[in-house]
Amino acid sequence: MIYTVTLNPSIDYIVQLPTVQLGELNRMTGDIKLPGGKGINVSRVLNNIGQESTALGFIGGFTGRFITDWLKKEAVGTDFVEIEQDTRINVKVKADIETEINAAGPAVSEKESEQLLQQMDALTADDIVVLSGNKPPTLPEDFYQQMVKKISAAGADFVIDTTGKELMNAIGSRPLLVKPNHHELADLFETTFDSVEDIIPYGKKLIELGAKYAVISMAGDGALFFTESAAYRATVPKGQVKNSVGAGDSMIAGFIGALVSTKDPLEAFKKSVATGSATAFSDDLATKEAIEALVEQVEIKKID
Ligand SMILES: Nc1ncnc2c1ncn2[C@@H]1O[C@H](COP(=O)(O)OP(=O)(O)OP(=O)(O)O)[C@@H](O)[C@H]1O
Ligand SMILES: O=P(O)(O)OC[C@@]1(O)O[C@H](CO)[C@@H](O)[C@@H]1O
Repeated sequence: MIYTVTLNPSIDYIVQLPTVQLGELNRMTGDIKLPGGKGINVSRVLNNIGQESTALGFIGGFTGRFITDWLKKEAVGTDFVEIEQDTRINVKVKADIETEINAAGPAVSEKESEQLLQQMDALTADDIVVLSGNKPPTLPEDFYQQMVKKISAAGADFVIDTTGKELMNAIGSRPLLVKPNHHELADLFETTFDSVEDIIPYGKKLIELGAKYAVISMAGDGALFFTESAAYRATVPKGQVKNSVGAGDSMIAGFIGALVSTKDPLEAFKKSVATGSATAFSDDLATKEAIEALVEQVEIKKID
């Protein structure tokens, strides 16, 4: 079974307006409410491509109910730990420039966090766990490490999509996949990149440190893929970006979905890029049809 873990889900409140006048009353021209949080996005895209998964994490209050109702309607499997406080609302402003305002999230009690850790004890070597996103502030600093320890003890595979110290601490435990974007990769190694050539040694470093596969996304500039023996660059399909929220999560879903069904990592990378773009070109997340319409536009070249 594929499990996704979203420690800090959200309602993504996407608001559209031509420009934002700071200090003035602004009126929206449109708005959309979507279930959000990185792991939940991964589960929704997996569902769209016909791959079963169970979404885990902390959910609470009226905002939490919005998410669980939505996922139930889409027949996405869930086994959330119910918490006392309300799930957060993240605001995504789509004006002439895009601005995201993410909330810190609810307090999670020790008892609630223990319940999630116990779920990790039931994993088996056939499972893949996707750990994604920021953690609510009350969880211990090493909460991801605690989960990774249990996942590894069960012999299950894991994917980790977080940043900074949390990513660095997990990478030695041999994740199946890491997918930082090029900014996150630069931050991770406290450096800056001026060209794709600058990125390559750092992609290789992710593999040396323990990742089996690493995808580095570069938004409209393509993506890089690193394995133990090679590096590849993909072009991204051409299209109009409508809403890039969840594009990175969609890449993870596309990769894992294709890897599980084809066992071919390069095919998985190709699907990953098409899935990211299919989300970027939609208001909501990628559908199977949208991915299939784009996949042949993705060209992959071996670069190392
Ligand atoms: N302008 C674009 N044209 C085509 N595809 C795009 C564009 N921007 C993003 N994408 C698709 O989305 C993928 C992920 O983009 P990005 O590098 O911004 O990841 P991310 O920062 O993790 O995304 P996010 O945080 O917005 O979910 C890209 O690899 C590509 O497939
Ligand atoms: O605050 P985090 O957990 O880092 O990111 C949360 C979030 O921005 O990520 C998703 C897109 O990747 C959105 O659905 C959600 O609002």
